[in-house]
Amino acid sequence: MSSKVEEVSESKTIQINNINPILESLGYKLFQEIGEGSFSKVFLAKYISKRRQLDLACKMVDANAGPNNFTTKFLPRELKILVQLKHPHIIHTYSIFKVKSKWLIFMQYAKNGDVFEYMLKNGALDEDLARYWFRQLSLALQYLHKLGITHRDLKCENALISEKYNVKLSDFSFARYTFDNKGAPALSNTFCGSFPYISPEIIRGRLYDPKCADVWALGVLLFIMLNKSLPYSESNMKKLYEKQMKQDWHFRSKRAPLLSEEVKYLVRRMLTPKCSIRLDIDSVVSSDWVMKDSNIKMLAPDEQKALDEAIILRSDESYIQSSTCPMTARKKVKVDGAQMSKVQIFPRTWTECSYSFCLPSRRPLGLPLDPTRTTVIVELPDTDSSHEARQFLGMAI
Ligand SMILES: Nc1ncnc2c1ncn2[C@@H]1O[C@H](COP(=O)(O)OP(=O)(O)OP(=O)(O)O)[C@@H](O)[C@H]1O
Repeated sequence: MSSKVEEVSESKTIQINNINPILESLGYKLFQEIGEGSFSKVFLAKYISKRRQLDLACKMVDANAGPNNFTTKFLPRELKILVQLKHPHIIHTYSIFKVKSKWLIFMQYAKNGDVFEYMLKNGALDEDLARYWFRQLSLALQYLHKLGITHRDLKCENALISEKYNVKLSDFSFARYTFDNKGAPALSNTFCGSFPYISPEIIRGRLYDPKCADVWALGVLLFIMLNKSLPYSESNMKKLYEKQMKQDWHFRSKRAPLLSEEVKYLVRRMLTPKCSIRLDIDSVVSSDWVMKDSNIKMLAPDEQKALDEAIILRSDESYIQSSTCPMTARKKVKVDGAQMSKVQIFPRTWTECSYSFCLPSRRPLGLPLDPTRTTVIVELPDTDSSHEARQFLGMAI
């Protein structure tokens, strides 16, 4: 993945040349494509203001491109969850815009690819690096579970590597809440995830606890980091299930003598077929192997803050309500007497939502959209004229 900023080539400009003028009036600009998902394209992007310049990644999702349940279920959930997340080991979402049918998700740019690519170049990880990255992913997952959110697609490709070689969890396209509209636990029945990481309870096809399935996937991820191979290479679902149930897997013979007993034990306990005796994420985080490095025994202040915030938020009634309110809800807000109904904004709770727009107005254009602030979702006017966009935002903010 190249980190050099290039103007987009002729062929790539087709879909972004209509959007760039609108974005530029807000300080954002799209550059070359750096990745592609099932229904998305990811571009290198920049945010430029008088105060700062940031390299970003922009995931462009066409709401009309996917199947019906993608547009009505998975995408709205992903957007709602993205704006709620704030954790040092999760790719941060700065701003989300909607232009016509396209959603533009501006997020932190991971300069050094993902863990899968890293292993292709560098081989299996030594235990110290594996522990360092695994701990970061585990803390990210612990934070999600405390918020009542499950990721459901943990894999090496979704563990992105930042400029400073820290790992950040990304891709929340399968994520969902683990509670219902009364805050009570809710199980899953969707068959989702990536094949090698799928747990036996998902294969079984009944209701399953998605948090428990996340721990399984994280166990597979740890196995892969240590071995550069899969615990199960079966492509037949029935055989895979049988092997999973018998715990029929082995560390690679070349790697096994190099690995500590603590890490072998941890992998075994995460790949335990029975959910009720599989470790939960709290036990993973405090496992002997993770705790072995005295430098990272304690949570750093930003890790602790995120965890504390998640616990407080999960107990907040308005958080539960905002997570279940429909995505199409529009909040009408008045700024200096001007009614704005075109703005959709989904920060952590509705309370914050009204707060951020009830700040004294006549703030410089773009301030509520500044990526250093709470993520906002703004639906831009259906136009490709930057003048009209500016006029709209000038009126709105
Ligand atoms: N924040 C980011 N920084 C750098 N590269 C990224 C970032 N987010 C995504 N990418 C790149 O873009 C690719 C596509 O990402 P995206 O999350 O859209 O889909 P995916 O996970 O590959 O697929 P799917 O849509 O099937 O889940 C990734 O594989 C990655 O290489």
